[in-house]
Amino acid sequence: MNVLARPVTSVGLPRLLGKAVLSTAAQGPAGLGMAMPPCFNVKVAQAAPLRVSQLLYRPSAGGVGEETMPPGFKAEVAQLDTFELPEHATGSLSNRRLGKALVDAWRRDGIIQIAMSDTQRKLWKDAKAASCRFFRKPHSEKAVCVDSQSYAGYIASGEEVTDGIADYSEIFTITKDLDLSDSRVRAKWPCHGPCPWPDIKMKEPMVRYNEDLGVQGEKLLQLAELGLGVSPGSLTRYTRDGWHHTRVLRFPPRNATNGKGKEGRGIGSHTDYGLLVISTQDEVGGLFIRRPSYKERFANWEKSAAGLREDDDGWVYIPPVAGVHTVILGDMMQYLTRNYLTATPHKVGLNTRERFAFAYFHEPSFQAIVKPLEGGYGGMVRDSSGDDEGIHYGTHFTNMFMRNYPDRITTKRLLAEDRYTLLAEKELRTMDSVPAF
Ligand SMILES: O=C(O)CCC(=O)C(=O)O
Ligand SMILES: [Fe+2]
Repeated sequence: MNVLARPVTSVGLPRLLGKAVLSTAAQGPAGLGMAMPPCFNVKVAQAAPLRVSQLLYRPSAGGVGEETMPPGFKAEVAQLDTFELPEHATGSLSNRRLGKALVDAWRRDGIIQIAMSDTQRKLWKDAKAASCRFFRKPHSEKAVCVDSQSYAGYIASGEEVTDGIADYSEIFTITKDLDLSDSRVRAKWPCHGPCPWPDIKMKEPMVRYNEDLGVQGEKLLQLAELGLGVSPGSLTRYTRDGWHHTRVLRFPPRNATNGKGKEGRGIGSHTDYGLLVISTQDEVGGLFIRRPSYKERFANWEKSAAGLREDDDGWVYIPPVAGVHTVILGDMMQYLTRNYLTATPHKVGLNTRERFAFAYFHEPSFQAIVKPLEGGYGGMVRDSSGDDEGIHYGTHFTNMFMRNYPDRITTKRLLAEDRYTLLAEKELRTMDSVPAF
């Protein structure tokens, strides 16, 4: 069988051996000469060039990219669809098809890849260089990058806790960078405060990188609205002044952690909190996800999904592909769609080399009360009954960060100053005061 004889599109990708045929075959990077139908925005994963025959006849155990899987893990190796986002999301037929293809891919695989433009590759390169420079600094210089009001800043290897167990990733978290004069900071709103940047060399590339992902995040939400068949604005109404944040991550090589004699781990199994997680990883490898499954229903906002199926079978390894961001879904997307789309459980293993990655979280406003969508395809949503009290995103975020960083100065101050009770105040639960832009 020759795959080249077969038109490959992003919608209804031919699936062989139970997997989507990568768009590699569609674009034909090696000049395979296959024209893609104009309305299908599928692009090829740039790195790890795959021979078509490898895709067709890949044995069920193992796959392309397996060589980068951290030692000690056994998992299926994903071969994912890569999508190219349009300049602007409109309601055009091609955008609607793309939106549907994204939703289908999330429902099937739990994760998608989106191609980076040349500009985005440069943004990632600069931001990654800044992150490497920062993590190379002596511990004493990094450790002072902490703020007692926000959760932004440095998290040392071993400081983060997932399901009661230390993670050995080293992190710089970027939350909304608010001046001390900001009224929300002065009013002591939980998690609101400045970002303790080490220097301008770190700040500038990170801000540029995040601004770009803010644009991509909005576009993805608009396409998801089209793909879900809900009215425009159903998702983006929540992201006005969204509580977007980023985790800049360094994973030490295994056996080089302070795991007190044990090997230590990267990040334990978890789901993230908001709408979308747009990630970028270097060439080392370490990310695993679980596919959506009815049998594994969970609701992280009700009962912690941390540690979920950590040691079970059924994990899927996401090998690094140069020139792509991956996008998984968070808790709020699951709640909004009443499980039609589900938050993607994931974990990170430590590899033989250090690994750098970024996770950008595209979130509702801190003040938003998220409610299930009305309308939509696929029996996703029952008629509006008005009985859903909704989830206050700011409370969910605060709960998650307090749980992950029980000993951090920010958690201690939050509790000592009784800031948590403010989350019940009307002002923190309305978008009326949220600026238009
Ligand atoms: O390292 C990665 O690829 C993912 C990191 C992650 O899951 C997180 O920061 O929440
Ligand atoms: Fe995560």
